[in-house]
Amino acid sequence: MPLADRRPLRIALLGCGVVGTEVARVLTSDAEEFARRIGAPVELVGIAVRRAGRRRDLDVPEELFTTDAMGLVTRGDVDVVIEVIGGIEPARELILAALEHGASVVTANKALLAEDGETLYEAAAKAERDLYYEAAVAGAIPIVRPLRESLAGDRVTRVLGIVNGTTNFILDAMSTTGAGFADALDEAQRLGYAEADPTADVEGFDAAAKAAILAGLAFHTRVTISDVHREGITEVTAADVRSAEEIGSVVKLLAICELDAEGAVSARVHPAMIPTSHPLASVRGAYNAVFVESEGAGQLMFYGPGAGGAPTASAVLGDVVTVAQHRLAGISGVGESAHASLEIVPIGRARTRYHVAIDVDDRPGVLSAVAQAFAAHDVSIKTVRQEGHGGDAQLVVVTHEAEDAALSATVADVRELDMVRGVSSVMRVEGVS
Ligand SMILES: NC(=O)c1ccc[n+]([C@@H]2O[C@H](COP(=O)([O-])OP(=O)(O)OC[C@H]3O[C@@H](n4cnc5c(N)ncnc54)[C@H](O)[C@@H]3O)[C@@H](O)[C@H]2O)c1
Ligand SMILES: N[C@@H](CCO)C(=O)O
Ligand code: NA
Repeated sequence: MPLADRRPLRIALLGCGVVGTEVARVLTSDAEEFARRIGAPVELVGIAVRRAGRRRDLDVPEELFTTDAMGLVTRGDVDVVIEVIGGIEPARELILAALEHGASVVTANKALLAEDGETLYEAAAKAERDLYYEAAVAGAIPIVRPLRESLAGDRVTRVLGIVNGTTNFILDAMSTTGAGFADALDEAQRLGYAEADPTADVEGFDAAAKAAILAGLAFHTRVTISDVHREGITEVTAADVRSAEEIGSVVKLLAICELDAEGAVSARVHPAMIPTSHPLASVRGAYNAVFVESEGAGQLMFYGPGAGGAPTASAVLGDVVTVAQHRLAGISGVGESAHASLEIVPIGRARTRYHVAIDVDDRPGVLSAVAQAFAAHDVSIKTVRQEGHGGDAQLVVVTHEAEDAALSATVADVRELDMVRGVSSVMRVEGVS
């Protein structure tokens, strides 16, 4: 049967912001190419928006826009719903209604997946429909599908990445141009990288949601955002950036998902110093990169644009093609894989290295008092150096690998020492072998 005579696949788009606008633009301008890739014509049947009548930089018929998102997903003849509204509600109830009414779902919504992926997966399985979300982690970079499908026959042991474009853009600007935090954030917002509420980016919630998704996929275990230790970049100071430079490192916001020695899952997001020789150190601007280590494959690295309208739309549309092909074939693709149900450990049990800057009195005995506090908690010191003199004296300690709880206890004791005026910076050091 000629393509044009086949029943069109009907697509509904929820949300027409930074990502939705690009999705609608490409779907409509490249409709013939999509028809060939999918094997049937595609028809955009509606675009749900919050406010009607707004001028949009988009060449689609005005009658496609509706403020009735629920009406659109429940009309009964929609094959694929693309959710790019973001946030928990109404996105969750719209996705659930879409699945119940027979549509497959493509979403970019990491916040929702990390909060309540379980409910979405269960609804998709019950409806025998697809739930695809490549855009939810690291924008355009294919990382969800490699973990869900390509590496399904391997054992992943560690995922380490820069998964938030906004914070990488800000930290990069702070360290290369000396830009201030607020100006760099304004620019990231203007470029369409930031979340609707940029607190989600700078406080690490967005990266933590992505870490939860990555850990769940990597370790076949349900991981939610509440399982992920989270620290953002708002406390990173120009002094931290300079200290990192002094040890040949840069500051990056990292997401780290790993199996510990007992085979339990640890997932954390925090700023960390990494050596400039490490490949993640050269990830600039809003780019993302994800390292995956697995037993069979060894080390894999995924790199590319992690945010922005067109890159994110690329990931969304890749999923649209796949789920549309599944609809035509009458099948559904991969669902949740959480059978391993591994233990998830708190941050106290994570092991890494630390950079600790301590403001001290420039007096004999201070070095040994500080060293004793570290030794008392079994935290071994790799290097220590003194910066400044007199009232400006600072001891900068870099440790060997230690348990997070032991380091916290050490820092608490160091703060109590007579000759210590304060601990001005504690930052983990990653990517050192
Ligand atoms: N911007 C990026 O770089 C990027 C990258 C990856 C993933 N994402 C994710 O994609 C999703 C969308 O992000 P965005 O940057 O396009 O956000 P955005 O704020 O630009 O767009 C969201 C749109 O949804 C609309 N909306 C809100 N409530 C609605 C409702 N009830 N019905 C219809 N429309 C409604 C808003 O008016 C807005 O236009 C989010 O889940 C986000 O986390 C964004
Ligand atoms: N706000 C997110 C968008 C991509 O998920 C970021 O900056 O990475
Ligand atoms: Na992706």
